[in-house]
Amino acid sequence: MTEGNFVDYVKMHVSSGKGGKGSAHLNREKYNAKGGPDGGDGGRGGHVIIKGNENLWTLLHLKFQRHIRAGHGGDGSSNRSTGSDGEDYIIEVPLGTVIRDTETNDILFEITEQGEEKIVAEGGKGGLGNWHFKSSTNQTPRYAQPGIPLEEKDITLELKVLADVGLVGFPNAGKSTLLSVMTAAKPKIADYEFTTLKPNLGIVKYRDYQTFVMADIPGIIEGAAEGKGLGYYFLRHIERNSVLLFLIPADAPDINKQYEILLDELRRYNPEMLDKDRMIAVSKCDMLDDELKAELKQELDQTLPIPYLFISSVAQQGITTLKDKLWDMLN
Ligand SMILES: Nc1nc2c(ncn2[C@@H]2O[C@H](COP(=O)(O)OP(=O)(O)OP(=O)(O)O)[C@@H](O)[C@H]2O)c(=O)[nH]1
Repeated sequence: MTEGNFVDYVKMHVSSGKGGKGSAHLNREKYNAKGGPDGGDGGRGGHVIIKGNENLWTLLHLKFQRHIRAGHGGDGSSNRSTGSDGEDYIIEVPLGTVIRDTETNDILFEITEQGEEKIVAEGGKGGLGNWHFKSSTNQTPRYAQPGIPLEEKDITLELKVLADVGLVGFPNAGKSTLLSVMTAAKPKIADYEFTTLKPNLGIVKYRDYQTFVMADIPGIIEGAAEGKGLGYYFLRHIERNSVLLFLIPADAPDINKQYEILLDELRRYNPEMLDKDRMIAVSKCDMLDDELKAELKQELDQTLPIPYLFISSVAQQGITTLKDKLWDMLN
């Protein structure tokens, strides 16, 4: 994963290959038993195919691919030889990519599995050569089928799973710092048409082989109008099995109250947000000595309605446990 702009939707024009023409060739060699019509079939036009790749996390690699064209089928020729099939064009996408018809906005399909392939523009069938049309009444048909024309359309690819874990917290809670210690790769997000707010997002590596995406969700708490727009745009994309991680600093005057305020903001913003699993990370706990921590723990055990844990990004405390807990909640 390289750094760069994060893109979660891309528009492009796709066209399949047209089918090759059937041949209307007539063999005129005198003593050839196979004389007569011997025109071969046209080859199939290439498909445009969308394929799931679990190692991709963004649509960035497609950002500048405005026109996709699969290869045309070759024409049939003499001696019943069939034209070659046009080359398929395979577009690889991250899992969770939704493909829409741009014109109608209808969802065509969604790619959810590694290696899954769906044809988005079907290659035209090749036309039949003239020998197929030989009959008792017409020994030398001069007719062969044309290939089926290509199919073209405008499509929009949209990445639905933008984050598995959404970070919620007031400014200064330590969201950026936590992201920076938890994540292995940080694709920068930019180029949003409607706002200058940039959500912070990272890929968390979990026990060598697993990964999940963690992102802060800007604009919910800040309340700026354009921020709300962006927040909505992102939240819309968060899958149902995702988790909300509330980040509240250990030195907050009343952790329980801060949690309630954040929760209320979310509720007013979009009640569906409350359907997600939630956990609290009490951040910056390096600021507490053991005694204070024990006191706070006793209090929180009694008051907080959801699971919580202490973390410190700076002192790297509780980070592995946090990953374990999040992973358990996600799976
Ligand atoms: N002591 C201590 N300070 C921390 C820790 N994590 C973050 N901070 C400090 O808290 C301040 C805010 O941290 P950020 O990570 O920028 O917080 P944020 O939530 O991303 O803030 P916004 O970008 O304003 O939303 C910074 O001065 C950090 O250095 C921590 O684990 N311990």
